[in-house]
Amino acid sequence: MSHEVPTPPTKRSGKSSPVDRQFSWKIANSLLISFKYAWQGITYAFGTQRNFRIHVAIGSLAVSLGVALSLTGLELAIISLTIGLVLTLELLNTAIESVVDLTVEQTYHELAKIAKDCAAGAVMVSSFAAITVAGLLIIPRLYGAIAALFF
Ligand SMILES: Nc1ncnc2c1ncn2[C@@H]1O[C@H](COP(=O)(O)OP(=O)(O)OP(=O)(O)O)[C@@H](O)[C@H]1O
Repeated sequence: MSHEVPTPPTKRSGKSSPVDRQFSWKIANSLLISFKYAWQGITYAFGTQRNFRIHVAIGSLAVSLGVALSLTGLELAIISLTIGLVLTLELLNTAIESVVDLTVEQTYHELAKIAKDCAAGAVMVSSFAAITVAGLLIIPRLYGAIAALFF
């Protein structure tokens, strides 16, 4: 797959960075521009990573269920934190995959395999933790709500 590579800016504009990152193609000079690039990363992951979309959907469902079942603020905060952890690790997994592909391109390398497998493993561990937390907090309330409907 070919990617169109944008032309680098001829001259860096704005304030200089406290650390001269000479190998950086471009440095975001303002908070707003940093947010813009961060958002581009999130939309890239959402558009290209099926697992990221699945986690966003499950996370939204868990929070909605939590609100509907009147979970306490602390319980909702714990669920939100675990979902945030999964999504954060998904983004890091995508970043690591990109750096590995950039480094080794389409060649097999045992270290590339380790990097990608460990990054994917980190997502899996956090997903299991999120399922456990959501299950412990939501399922008893859901069971109680369903039971109250019939008995
Ligand atoms: N260059 C490589 N050298 C060795 N093994 C590789 C290489 N690229 C990918 N792999 C192996 O293939 C697996 C899948 O790699 P890929 O880049 O497709 O990740 P992915 O399927 O997008 O992962 P995820 O589902 O976590 O996003 C990796 O976990 C790794 O075991």
